[in-house]
Formats: sequence, structure tokens, C-alpha cells
Amino acid sequence: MAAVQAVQGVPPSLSAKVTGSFAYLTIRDRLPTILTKVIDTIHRNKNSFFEEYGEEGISSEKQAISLLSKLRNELQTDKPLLLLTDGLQDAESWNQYLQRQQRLLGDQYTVSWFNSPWLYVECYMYRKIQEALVLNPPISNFDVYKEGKTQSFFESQQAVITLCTYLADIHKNMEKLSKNQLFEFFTKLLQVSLWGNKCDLSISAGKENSQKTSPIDSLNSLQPFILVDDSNMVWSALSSSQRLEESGKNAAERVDIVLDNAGFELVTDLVLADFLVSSGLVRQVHFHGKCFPWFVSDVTAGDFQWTIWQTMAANHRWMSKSGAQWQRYLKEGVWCYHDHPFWTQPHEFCDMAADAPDLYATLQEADLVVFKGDLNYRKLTGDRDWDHTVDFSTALRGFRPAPLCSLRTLKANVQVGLQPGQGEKLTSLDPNWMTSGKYAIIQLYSPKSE
Ligand SMILES: O=P(O)(O)OC[C@H]1O[C@](O)(CO)[C@@H](O)[C@@H]1O
Ligand SMILES: [Mn+2]
Repeated sequence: MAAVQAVQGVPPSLSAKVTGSFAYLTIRDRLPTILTKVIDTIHRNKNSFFEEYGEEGISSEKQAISLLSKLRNELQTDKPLLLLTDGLQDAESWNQYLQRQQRLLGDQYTVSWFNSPWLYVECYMYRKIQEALVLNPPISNFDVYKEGKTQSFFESQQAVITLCTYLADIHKNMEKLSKNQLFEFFTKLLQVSLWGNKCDLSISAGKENSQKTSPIDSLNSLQPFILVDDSNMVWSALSSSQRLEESGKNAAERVDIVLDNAGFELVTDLVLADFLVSSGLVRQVHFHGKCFPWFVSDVTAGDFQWTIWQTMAANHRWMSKSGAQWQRYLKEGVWCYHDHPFWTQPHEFCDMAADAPDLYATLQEADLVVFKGDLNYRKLTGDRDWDHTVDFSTALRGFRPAPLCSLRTLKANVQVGLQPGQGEKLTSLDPNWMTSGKYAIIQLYSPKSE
């Protein structure tokens, strides 16, 4: 078992403590590779730092690289995790979290890379990368993953065009669609957004991972790999939302999408959001992104705006029309983008109500919250060694701001809500089913289903 740390009645956190576990291999192999790429990227940009900031840019580049090399060395030699020193708004909360981990571990041990929860340590690495830049103005705002995110967007261009054209076809016939046809398009676009999550750059340690085939044509062949498919219930959650009943209106007020990766995945999320509002199913969509570059490919405010502008500027009729429509949604407040420091902290989501009550209250305003991706699923379930048959609601441990749905391809060994025997069967068929990104879930929690 790759786990440490018992909280009463709850399974331990996944951790690199167990040699050979996926957590162990991630920390031993993938994270140093990511750090090396970050160092290379900063180094390759030396000339542009010089052009922009002169000698000061060069010395910041050197300093940042030296901090990052030190970080890589500390990781590889399992040194203690250190307090943050950059004085940013969230630094205090990170430092308190380190103390919390220390208390859980007890006096005999010091919190270090291989003996602590994997979720915490992996998040900490990305925050330390941020610190290395923040401590070195004028390059503090440099996004070390921008190139990869941009490349992933452009390499998926054909798939983006296919999607935007598909969306335009739906728009043309929208008035005539029956409820059943609407449901069919809804499930298709939900699945497109689900499989978009295959395209993250963290699992591939930054190696190119874009969408090359038609995202619509592949859906049928991918269907057998969806291990939990609560699409029907997601649809019901939307079309019979409590507010809908109370207000007598025929559209849900608001869906929140907690975004994951930029590039192709973000486009699939925007297309889904477009369908939700243009079909009249939902009045507003609120997107949640990251405050700083995170887990290689995650969406920041800059990526969000860039993607919409690029879509608008594309030399393709339906793609540019989609982009222009999305910009209008933003301007009119039909769509809103938010970020909050909690999304770039290491907490399990069951801590949100206590540690980020303002964010919890924001999510409570939604009729449905969609959580994209693997990291969000790890945080929803606490990244713990749950039995596969445990209910999703049990694993959420009281996190229930609104009905919520996880759209995730499996890239970490945590999965709940399976049928008895399903996990064992999968293990015998494919021992890496939880980490290969080949399988996926559409998993709903709704207070009504309890
Ligand atoms: O972008 P996603 O779907 O959250 O995936 C990121 C995942 O990749 C990994 O970095 C692989 O280790 C996981 O830690 C993480 O859960
Ligand atoms: Mn991600």
C-alpha cells in the first residue's frame, strides 16, 4: 500500500513512502524531469530576458535557476520541506499547512519529499517553482509552461475546428431540437470535455500530448472505457435543479466549471459551456482557474483570455465565430472567469468550508459544479487509499457545496464508486488501469441521490 498517515475513520493518504508505488515513481522520476524542463526553459529564454530587462534580467535568470536546482536536489535526496519565504498572500497558509503535516507525522519524523502525502508534496513543488520566480523580479511573472500550452493548442487545431464546426451545426438547428436530441448533444459534449482531459502535460512530464483525431468520431469507441457514467443524473441535476423548481423557470441559473488544463481540454470545456447557455439549459457559466502556472498545463487567467482571442483570430469561419461568441458571453456576464488562491493550495476539498469559506459560498450559488481532471478528483477524494466500492459521497467527507460532477481520466490510484468486483476485474485485465489515462469517469454527487 502506498500510503501514510491515518486520520480517524479515513484511509491514509497516498504517498511515495512505498517504494515502487505510482506516487513514489512520480516523485522519483516525473517531478525531477519537470523541474529540469523548467530550468531549461528559463535558460533558453535568457536572451529575451536580457533584451527586456538588461543585466538585471540575466542575474534573475541565474538566481532562479540556482533556486530551482537546489529544489531538485532537495527532492532527489528526500530533504525536509521548507517554509515559503516570498511573502505572497498565500505563503502563510502554506506554512501553516506544513506545520499541520508535521503534527500529523509526529515528532519522530520531519516532513520530507518521500514520507509525506503525495498530493501535498506535488502541489508544494509547483508552489516552490513559483517562489523561485517571485523572489527574482523582473522575471517574476514569467510563465515557464506557456510554450507547452501554446503548442498543445496549435497542434490540436484540426480537432478544434471539428468541434467548432459541430457546435455551429447544433446552433443552426437549435430551435428545432427535441428534448431527447438536446440530451444527446449534451452527453456527447460532456464526453468530449471528459476525454479532453487526456491532453494534460503533467502526466507526460511536459512531452507533447495534443488531440490529433476527431473528438466526435472517437466517442463511440471510447465509451467502454467510461467506468462510471452518471450522465443521465447530471442531466437531471440540471433540468430539475432546486432553484428551477422554486423559480418556475425553465433554465438552471448557473453551472460552475472548475477548469483543469489549457490547450485542447480548455476548448472542449468552452464548447460545452457554449452549448449549455446557447441551448437555454443554463443562464450563466462561471469558470474557475489558477492564480499562477500550475501542474504544467493548468489554465490561468492569461491562458483563458489567450485561448479565446486565438479562437477569434483563427482563419476558419466557425472557429472564429465561436471565439467571437465566447468573447461576447464574457462581456455580457453570461460567462465569468474567477481565480482563488485555494485552487493552488494542497488542501483536500473537504477542508474548503473551513479554510476558504468565501470560495465554498461561491460554489454554493451554483446549480451544478463540474470538476475537470485528475488533480481535482484527487482533492475531492482526499487522494486517499479508498476501497473502490466506497460511495463517492463518503469519499467527499462532507464537501457538498452543490450537486457536483467529476469529469476525469484516471491518472492516479484513487477511484471510488465502482461496483463490487469491478476494480478487481480491471486490475486483472490491465494492472495500470488507474494511472494510464485510458479510463475515465463521469461521476455525480447530488444530495438528492442520497
Ligand atoms: O491535469 P490533470 O488531469 O489534473 O492531471 C494531472 C495529473 O498528472 C499527474 O501529475 C501525474 O502524476 C498527477 O499527479 C495529476 O493528478
Ligand atoms: Mn492539470
